Amino acid sequence: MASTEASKSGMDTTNKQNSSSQNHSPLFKRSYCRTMSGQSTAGIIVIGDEILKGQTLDTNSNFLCKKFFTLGVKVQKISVICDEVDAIADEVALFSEKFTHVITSGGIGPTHDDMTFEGVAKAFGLKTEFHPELVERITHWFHTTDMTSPEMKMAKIPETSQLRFGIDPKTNKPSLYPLVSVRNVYLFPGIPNLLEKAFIMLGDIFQNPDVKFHTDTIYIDRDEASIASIITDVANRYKEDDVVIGSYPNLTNSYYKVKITIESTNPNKIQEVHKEMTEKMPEGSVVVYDLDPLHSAVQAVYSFMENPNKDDQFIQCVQAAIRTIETALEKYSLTDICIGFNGGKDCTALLHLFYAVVKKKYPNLDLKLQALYIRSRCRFPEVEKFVQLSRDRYNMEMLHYDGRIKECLETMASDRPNIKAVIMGTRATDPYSAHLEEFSMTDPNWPQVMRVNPMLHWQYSHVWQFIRQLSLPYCSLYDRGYTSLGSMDNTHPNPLLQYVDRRGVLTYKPAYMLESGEHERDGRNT
Ligand SMILES: Cc1cc2nc3c(=O)[nH]c(=O)nc-3n(C[C@H](O)[C@H](O)[C@H](O)COP(=O)(O)O)c2cc1C
Ligand SMILES: Nc1ncnc2c1ncn2[C@@H]1O[C@H](COP(=O)(O)OP(=O)(O)OP(=O)(O)O)[C@@H](O)[C@H]1O
Ligand SMILES: [Co+2]
Ligand SMILES: [K+]
Ligand SMILES: [Mg+2]
Repeated sequence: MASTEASKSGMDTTNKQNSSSQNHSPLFKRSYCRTMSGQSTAGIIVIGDEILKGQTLDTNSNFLCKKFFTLGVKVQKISVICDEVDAIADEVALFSEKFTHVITSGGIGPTHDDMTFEGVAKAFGLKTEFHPELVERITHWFHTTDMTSPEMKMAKIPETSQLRFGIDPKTNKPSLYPLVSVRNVYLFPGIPNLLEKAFIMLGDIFQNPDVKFHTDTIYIDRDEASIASIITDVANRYKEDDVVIGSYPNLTNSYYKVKITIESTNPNKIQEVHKEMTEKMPEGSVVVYDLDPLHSAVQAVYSFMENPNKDDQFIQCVQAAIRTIETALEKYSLTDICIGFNGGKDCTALLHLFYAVVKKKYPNLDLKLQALYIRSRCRFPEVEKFVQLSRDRYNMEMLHYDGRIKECLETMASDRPNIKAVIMGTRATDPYSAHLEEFSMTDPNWPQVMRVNPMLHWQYSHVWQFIRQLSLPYCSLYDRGYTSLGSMDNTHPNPLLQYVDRRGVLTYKPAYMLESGEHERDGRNT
């Protein structure tokens, strides 16, 4: 898990406070993160008992780190402290010496436990005093001139403070409330919405014009330990070169085991390191992985349409599916269609196709895709979790029903009479499905709805080829040897994927490695 980004390289930061603080202990001068030349730094102090008690999850520091990264500023430390004047004063004094910019989050409200103004004042040996401009604004907003009122407490700030009014990018008007700063310390509100708004309005003041970080990522399908020496070798070779390399193992991703990041202010160096790193990796270990397949969905899906290869069965199947979905969207309005989505592999591929076709036809659509999910009594928690993640990822409206499929369809027919068609991931090789066509009404003794089957002639292998080629997230059970999912009481991993690993433990290969699609349901009792 070693990474050079945390190495004690001893390089000096360009922090102006640092270089001018001769009369401080060596502690203040040492920099513990590797910084690149010309770089400015930041430290974040999150203030609040509620965070230390675990009652509130701090998201502000993560927001700030992302923003600073794009501004070319290296965040070197995040500290979470309690609502106490001395704790705030000590930390602010320390951070102010060490970093170019210091952000505090929280503790600037009207109640007794808000004491960031006092703490920051104390850090610099300053008093707090009423700032006339703030007093005026607070008088105006809260209709009070009472200098002892809780609201007025928010106008009592460290002497020498600066007020900054940002420009609201939406209205192009100056913000109503200012950001208070003292020296290099900026006092942000703790409420995430307000902090984010204030930062977006004022973030430019932190922009480091000399530095732009460039990043690149390489994904490797090998255990980290087996490639650690390669990473270390390359990192060492470029240590003096303004390049920072990180290595991050991932135990659950279906596509890679280690993510290697390369950062530099020099894009050419990144290319050089990328080339060297990939060349040194074991053959076949570098994976092409798209972290955000939804972003490129339309382009990736419709590139299949441009492929003229008439002999490639897979390409033909994908093209047919796209055409069937397009036809469905001509026959039915989007509000009358839902996708049958139960977290299985077939509907996972289908959902992405459906999303891309809809997005292509209606690029600026606000409407949510509708999905039907009928939950069995004995459902896998992994499936449930995946369905929820998919709902959020694809921004779907889920129509949930619990119970038997036929009865639930009856309920849906009365609840949602508008739904006239369900797009399904059924394939001709599924039980009782050989007779189906792309458009088949449900059987006569079933609630009547049009079944749309875009993937009817796909083979088992095509489903995985599509999912994996596009880096689509899929239910984790498939990586544990399940090849088709029913419910927990009738579904097991596929025996054909079984093997005994090096430690003698019975294990299953992932579903995409099953070669004979006709054995897809060998792990199922029904
Ligand atoms: C929207 C929808 C419509 C269905 N219509 C029919 C039908 O008309 N006739 C039928 O026998 N089964 C129908 N089914 C049931 C499916 O054929 C199948 O049994 C079910 O999806 C379970 O599949 P599995 O055994 O592969 O898990 C329907 C299922 C859904 C979700
Ligand atoms: N409980 C359900 N709720 C909603 N739609 C369903 C449900 N069961 C099946 N479907 C629809 O029927 C299709 C075929 O079901 P099937 O179980 O074969 O595929 P899958 O679940 O997507 O994948 P797998 O074959 O790996 O289980 C699904 O893709 C989905 O569109
Ligand atoms: Co299936
Ligand atoms: K690491
Ligand atoms: Mg299934």
